[in-house]
Amino acid sequence: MFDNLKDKLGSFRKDAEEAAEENVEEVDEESAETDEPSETADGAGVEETGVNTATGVEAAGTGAELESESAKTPEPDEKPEAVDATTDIGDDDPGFGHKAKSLVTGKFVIEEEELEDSLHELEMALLSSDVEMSVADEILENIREELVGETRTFTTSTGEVVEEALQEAIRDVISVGQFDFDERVAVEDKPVTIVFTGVNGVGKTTSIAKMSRYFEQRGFSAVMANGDTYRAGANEQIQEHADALDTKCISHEQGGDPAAVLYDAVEYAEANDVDVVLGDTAGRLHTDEGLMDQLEKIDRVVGPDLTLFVDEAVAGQDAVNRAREFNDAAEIDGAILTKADADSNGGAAISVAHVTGKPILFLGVGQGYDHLERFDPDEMVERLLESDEE
Ligand SMILES: Nc1nc2c(ncn2[C@@H]2O[C@H](COP(=O)(O)OP(=O)(O)OP(=O)(O)O)[C@@H](O)[C@H]2O)c(=O)[nH]1
Repeated sequence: MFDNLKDKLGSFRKDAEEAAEENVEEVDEESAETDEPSETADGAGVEETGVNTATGVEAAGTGAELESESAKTPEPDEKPEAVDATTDIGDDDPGFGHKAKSLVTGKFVIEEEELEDSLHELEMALLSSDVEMSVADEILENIREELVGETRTFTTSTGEVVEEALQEAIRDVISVGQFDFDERVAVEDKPVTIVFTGVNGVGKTTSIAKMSRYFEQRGFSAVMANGDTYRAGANEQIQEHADALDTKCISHEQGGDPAAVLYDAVEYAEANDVDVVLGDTAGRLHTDEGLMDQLEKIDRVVGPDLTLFVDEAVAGQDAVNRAREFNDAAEIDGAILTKADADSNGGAAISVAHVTGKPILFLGVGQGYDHLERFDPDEMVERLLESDEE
């Protein structure tokens, strides 16, 4: 899953680490501690960074802030290790000598221009992985903020600094809007009505079946409702899943009113103490006004507790655009990205939450009923950055 993206992030990490390593600019700890304006090399570097990274308006302020932060950073408990490390390093090795000095001084600064090539490569890589342009920009901006001009204790290696920056930058864009889905369902009045929207063939019906299994495993009963009265064969398709899962399914004749089907399902749930109503809808495009009207009617008639947008991760940028359009047309509460198991790019997984402001809640990771994963931003970040551990 997401192998291309993993490789690209791995390359950036390596490039950025190398660039940072080669260009590490030592900060004289003594002068940092005095916090004097005469702290030329360090101060100038930081101030310059402030101009490049911030909007420019508060450049001087940012520089001053970083300066005083750098004066505060010395960690007494990290020094013995740093000083020890210098004792067995030969004086005649320039590389080691450089590091040794840094170890003694304990800090380094990474300048923006040293990272520009790597950042440019990363931007190209993200875009070619179908990451939305605005999301790629945000990731780069986050990395700059995290990395450039930072003064760190050298006991945190450049590798770790780069890795942390990358983690933070990605976590920031993919964790938008996250909420505790299980908790939300647990506290809502029953039945909880969940409506699934999205275009044809992306795995909506399969996701509803998976959700039924998901709820059953958490002690909630569910009823399915086929609001896709438009497509021939839709009743049979969802009924097959219902039979396989031993779940009740409510459906009407093809061509019937989808809102009426969902209304009946809610009534059934109320009469039978069923906890969750899972409502399928016809695959529609945002441009299809008739079908969008149906969604509005469903909204009016049953007032769903949650509307989940379903699309396939493999659709990449198309899925991102559709998520935005659906959210604009009929506000969604979250998304399910199916077929993540077949997606090597990961662009949709990275972009959907940031673009819609609504979280990705689940990933479909196969065709089986158990192939549904709760989307966890921390796990996702780990997964994306793990391949380059060697
Ligand atoms: N590999 C993989 N296949 C999936 C996943 N989710 C769904 N599929 C497959 O995608 C195909 C389409 O799924 P459906 O559930 O029929 O799609 P749909 O959106 O309901 O389609 P319509 O009913 O036409 O709107 C099926 O063959 C599913 O088995 C997934 O997470 N991974």
